[in-house]
Amino acid sequence: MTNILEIRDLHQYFERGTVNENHALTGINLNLAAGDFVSVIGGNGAGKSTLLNSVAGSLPIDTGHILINNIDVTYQSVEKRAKLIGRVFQDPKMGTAPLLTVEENLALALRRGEWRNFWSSGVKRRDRKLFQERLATLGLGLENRLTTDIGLLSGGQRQAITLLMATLKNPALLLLDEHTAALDPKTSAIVMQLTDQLVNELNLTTLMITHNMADAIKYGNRLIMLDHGKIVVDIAGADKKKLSVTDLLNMFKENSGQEMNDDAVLLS
Ligand SMILES: Nc1ncnc2c1ncn2[C@@H]1O[C@H](COP(=O)(O)OP(=O)(O)OP(=O)(O)O)[C@@H](O)[C@H]1O
Repeated sequence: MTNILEIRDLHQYFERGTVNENHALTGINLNLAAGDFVSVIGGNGAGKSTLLNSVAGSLPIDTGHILINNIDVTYQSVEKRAKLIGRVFQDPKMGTAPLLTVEENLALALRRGEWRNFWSSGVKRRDRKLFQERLATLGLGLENRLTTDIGLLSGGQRQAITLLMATLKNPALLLLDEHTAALDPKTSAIVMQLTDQLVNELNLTTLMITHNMADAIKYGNRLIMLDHGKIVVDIAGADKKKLSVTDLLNMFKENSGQEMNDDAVLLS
């Protein structure tokens, strides 16, 4: 089976060569097959964001290789990789332009953020139909709000649209960076459901960082746990479905010799 994402012996350092040197990723090897939906968990500072930033290209690679669809993207810019990647961040304000309407934001996503093409062609009637159809699948009534400025929508509505924008062009890889963490529990649950629906409908290969252990177990077919820049647990299929939050916390303790220092878990 071909891999959609292949990470080979990835090391990342911060402040390398100084007294503050931090070896944040210490040789990550990870292969994702088509349609793999992987939850990424780990304590504070384990290296989860560094991993996603390395894959997205927002952090240059120190050593190792990253391949997407068998293309070596290790030295490609964020912009070049963006053709292959959809990404949603924690902050619903990131990823959408607040002064543009819902349909204008979606039109930008359709043109992959190319403003030049956007200004020259605007929102076409054909595209509007597509946006209405896709928005209707969210079940939030947003298909009737095409001409509302996105800045006027709630955080949850906005995050649902960001998710739609990130997946509009069927990216090879979807990166979700704690994308429900800033939402209240009820809205977070709705956005997680929508995520699952979109990932399954479009068979998207997905890496999702979450601090919510229950979501990490419930969603996706595979779960990896990071600790001190290493993958210490990689569990899939039926074994993953059987997990409980207590199992995860115990696994963390077994692997790291410590209790999980995750603020979100400790505060929940
Ligand atoms: N820009 C940076 N400069 C220096 N050190 C950094 C930088 N970004 C991350 N680090 C360090 O790298 C390590 C991994 O950080 P990272 O943000 O990837 O962890 P994380 O698992 O995403 O944590 P959290 O769950 O707290 O967001 C930590 O020790 C962190 O302090």
